[in-house]
Amino acid sequence: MPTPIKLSSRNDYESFLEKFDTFLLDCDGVLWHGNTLLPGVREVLALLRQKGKRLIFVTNNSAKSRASYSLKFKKLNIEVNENEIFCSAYIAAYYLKNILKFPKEKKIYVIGESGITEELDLEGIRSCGSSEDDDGKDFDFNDIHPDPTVGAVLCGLDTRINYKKIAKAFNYLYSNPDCLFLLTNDDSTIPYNGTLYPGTGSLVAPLIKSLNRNPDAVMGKPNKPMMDCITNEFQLDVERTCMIGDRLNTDIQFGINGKLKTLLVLTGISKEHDILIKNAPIVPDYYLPSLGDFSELCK
Ligand SMILES: O=C(O)[C@H](O)[C@H](O)COP(=O)(O)O
Ligand SMILES: [Mg+2]
Repeated sequence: MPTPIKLSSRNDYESFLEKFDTFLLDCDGVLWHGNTLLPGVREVLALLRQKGKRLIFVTNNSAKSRASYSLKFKKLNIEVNENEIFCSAYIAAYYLKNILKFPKEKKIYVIGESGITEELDLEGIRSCGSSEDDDGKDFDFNDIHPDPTVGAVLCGLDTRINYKKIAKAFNYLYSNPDCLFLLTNDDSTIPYNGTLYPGTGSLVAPLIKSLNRNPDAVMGKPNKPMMDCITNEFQLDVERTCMIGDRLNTDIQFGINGKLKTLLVLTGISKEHDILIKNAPIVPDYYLPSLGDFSELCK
């Protein structure tokens, strides 16, 4: 496994940027933690635009739709076109519509937030669950009345997860083996405020355990649906495209799977020792402390 190259000087930054025309940029842990932009990120994105680089934003976070993400960028004073954003909720709707050809008469039971239901609505795919099951009432097993038209369960980040949602999803999947079990992503943790919290992959662990069944498909990085959706909309020259991420087993693996070059930043999940230890399983081509470090070129 080659040794990752640490970028640490102005010359390093300049020669690195000259190698690529397109950057796939992860969001949580690279651009921001929640709604807080990481230092220097706004300047670096503006610099990349000035240099004529193509930017594609690739997030496993399914809480927001493409439209909501472009609004988030706008509120952070960063101009991003909706068609530059590939969030896992959009990938899920794209995959159900175009790859699975999910039947019109069927419905999706959703554990997740508005990002998923908005993107499904845009593709004309009917859904139930999500905030309908947020209620704080005491759970009653007699409250479970399965909708016979549900043909798939789709799970994403849900900060209002509860027993009722897990019980309903379990019931759909347990009572009908043909019911599809789909995840927007399976990140174990999410970086926030300089620490970590449980991610989508950890929220669905009770379902996987109780069903003794793994998901039929996972949409987000490092998996194929995310890359298929991007390459369906953008022609990528893999030699001149770099994936920039904070998580080795999603972002960097995604770049490796796509035969892209990869840059790890240390402002999110993965740390320097994760790539410098002997026989590290996943190693980026390059790494640096933070995306904001490139703002050295703005001075
Ligand atoms: O659990 C999650 O949903 C993920 O940790 C999180 O949202 C990852 O987002 P990304 O780093 O792909 O932008
Ligand atoms: Mg990330």
